[in-house]
Amino acid sequence: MTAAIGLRDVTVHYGRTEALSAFSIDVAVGETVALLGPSGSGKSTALKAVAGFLRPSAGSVLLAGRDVTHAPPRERGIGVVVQQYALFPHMKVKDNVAFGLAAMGRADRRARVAEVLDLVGMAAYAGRYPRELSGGQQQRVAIARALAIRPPVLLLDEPLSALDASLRAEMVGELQRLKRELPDTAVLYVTHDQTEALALADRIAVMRDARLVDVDATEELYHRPPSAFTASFLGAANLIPREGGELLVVRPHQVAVAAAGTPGGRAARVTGVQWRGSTYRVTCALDADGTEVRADVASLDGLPGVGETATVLVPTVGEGATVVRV
Ligand SMILES: Nc1ncnc2c1ncn2[C@@H]1O[C@H](COP(=O)(O)OP(=O)(O)OP(=O)(O)O)[C@@H](O)[C@H]1O
Repeated sequence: MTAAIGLRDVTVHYGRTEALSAFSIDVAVGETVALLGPSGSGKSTALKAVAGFLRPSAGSVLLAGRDVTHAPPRERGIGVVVQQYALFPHMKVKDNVAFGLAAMGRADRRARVAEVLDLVGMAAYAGRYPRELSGGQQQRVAIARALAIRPPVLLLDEPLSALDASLRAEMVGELQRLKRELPDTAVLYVTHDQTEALALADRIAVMRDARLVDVDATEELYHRPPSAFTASFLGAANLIPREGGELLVVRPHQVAVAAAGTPGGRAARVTGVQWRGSTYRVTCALDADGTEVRADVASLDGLPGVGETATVLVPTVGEGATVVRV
């Protein structure tokens, strides 16, 4: 089937900076793909190339198989939501949502506005001004506005980054529900937050320095990361050297810390402890080569303190660790 979105070797320059380098990806009808990567890796640039907000210096952008590389944004029929909700402050919620629907008759427009406000749980706020809404509510309205034209493609650029942590978690739930209600909408979701990517994406594309590093189904990429970069970026994995230039990939929750001299582990020294709410993150340096290993443990009872010697217990490949080559 023809992909809803196709980027083919898209390269983008800002002056002399190459912000995107021969980047290719497909998003299928109904699929959500997250672009995940550190700040400045080119995620927003890729999204802007799809939206038509910038002109690639090479490559092409396809929507449902149609080459739109040189088409202006308004001809692409895409819904876009960016970090700062960017609602018109002098317009009521319903008028903000109706903004892109000028070509529709009045009754149809009113019905459509009601439908999408209902979809995002904001029907009761149609007559308010943006300043009378919380950040999360404003972002819901921005999503409703993007969905009002019933776009086959929805682009979300860090839509939750302006919200506080608890609201972000709630909005992830909202977006999951929205996805279920719009099963044919293709979503490209830009984030540097791996929890959002893991919760929402069918596939994740990991980016670094303007390039695609790895792309795969979300669970596959998490459990079997093909590269050291993806392993450490997705799931904050520990990378522990093995013989033959391989690295053992071990998540912090898989590591245990015990008293010095405990058999079956590696000698180490505790270098730090951070309380993280439900767990403590204990950081150790291995005696053998100084490798830093992070462990998430439920309790510090009986564990060596900072500066003391310890034993680090990591699972083997059969016990849940994976291996990447470098
Ligand atoms: N308008 C611009 N002019 C010049 N350089 C830019 C412009 N926009 C982005 N860049 C540069 O292009 C590169 C990629 O930027 P981009 O915004 O795509 O990154 P990102 O992965 O989305 O980052 P973030 O997570 O911080 O938003 C960066 O080096 C950035 O500094």
